[in-house]
Amino acid sequence: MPLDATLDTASLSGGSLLLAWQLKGKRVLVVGGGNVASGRIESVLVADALVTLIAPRSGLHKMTEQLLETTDRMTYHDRVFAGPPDLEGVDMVLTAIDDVDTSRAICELCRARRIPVNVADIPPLCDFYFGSQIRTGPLQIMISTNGQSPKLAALLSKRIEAVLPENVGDAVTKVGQLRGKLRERAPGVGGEVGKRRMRWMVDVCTAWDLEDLAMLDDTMMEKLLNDGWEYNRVPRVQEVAGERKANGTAAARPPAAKPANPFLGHIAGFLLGVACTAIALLARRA
Ligand SMILES: C[C@@]1(CC(=O)O)C2=NC(=C\c3[nH]c(c(CCC(=O)O)c3CC(=O)O)Cc3[nH]c(c(CC(=O)O)c3CCC(=O)O)/C=C3\N/C(=C\2)[C@@H](CCC(=O)O)[C@]3(C)CC(=O)O)/[C@H]1CCC(=O)O
Ligand SMILES: NC(=O)c1ccc[n+]([C@@H]2O[C@H](COP(=O)([O-])OP(=O)(O)OC[C@H]3O[C@@H](n4cnc5c(N)ncnc54)[C@H](O)[C@@H]3O)[C@@H](O)[C@H]2O)c1
Repeated sequence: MPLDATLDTASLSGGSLLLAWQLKGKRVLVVGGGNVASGRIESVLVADALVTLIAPRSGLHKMTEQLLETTDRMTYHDRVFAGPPDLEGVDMVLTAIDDVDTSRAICELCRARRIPVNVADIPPLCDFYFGSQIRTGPLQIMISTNGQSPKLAALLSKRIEAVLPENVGDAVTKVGQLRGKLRERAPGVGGEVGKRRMRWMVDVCTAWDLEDLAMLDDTMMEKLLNDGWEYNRVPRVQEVAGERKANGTAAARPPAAKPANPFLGHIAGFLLGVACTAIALLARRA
């Protein structure tokens, strides 16, 4: 923030911290096996967590039954929550059960052990809330109304999803790969090289359209790095894509013709008319 900017202190409260929590290899305990639990399980599996599920087999959601058969990252106990031993070695707890007293008891046990806990649909018993999610490739968007209206969050996420550029997920994937290749070519953390890397990546992302970034392949990335990074410049898409004909990309598209301005058209017609008349008169005199 610039030093002379006015600080809006009123906006510095009343929200929640939005993060992308890294759960890879962490142990998440899910208590309950219904509809809500099945959504929670999906969400944490996407984040590469190791899931322990405690819920009686009767009433287990169909999707959860399928996941138990297909993923080796789930451990299942066909019973109800049994108390403190169930919390040993656990990094996060998610409960989704139809029993408020047990939910409250589990929350207290977690808080005493400083284990972050979400009790589905009981905000005061949540250290963090879930939100409505949009995922396409590595792009993840969460819509949260901070507890005010989960249904509106779900409806808004549909609207946002509908207007996202079609290949935005591919673009993010490809830029991730390009950054990986750049780091191999110019390794090191921080310092001058770090600054130059960041500046160049910012320039590439700003100069290229999402559609063009999405069509980057290994050969194009090499060319972009050879002709761009090595000379501290950002080549144009056409320079990198060459003769390649990609679908609807800037490389394949002829530059879009500007829509004709009817007013300019009339002026041009008038001038052409004047020129023709002048030529005709001059020719007659001659
Ligand atoms: C977004 C989503 C994510 C997910 O759960 O994965 C989510 N709830 C979803 C759906 C949903 N939940 C409810 C309805 C019925 C309509 C309605 O009540 O509005 C619907 C809609 C439906 O069913 O269609 C009932 C409800 N929810 C909460 C309460 C308790 C309360 O408000 O006090 C009550 C009972 C109120 C009562 O008894 O009257 C509380 C929470 N629900 C949250 C998340 C957290 C805040 C999210 C935010 O701030 O935006 C928070 C605070 C805690 C948490 O659970 O993490 C998911 C949509 C996913 C999607 O479709 O994309
Ligand atoms: N499903 C929704 O969209 C929705 C909407 C609003 C509120 N909720 C609330 O979210 C919670 C869960 O919803 P749901 O639809 O998944 O419920 P559900 O009734 O389908 O499932 C509850 C699950 O919890 C298990 N369970 C109950 N006590 C248990 C215990 N002590 N230990 C382990 N497992 C236990 C049951 O066997 C069952 O699998 C409920 O409190 C519900 O009121 C859900």
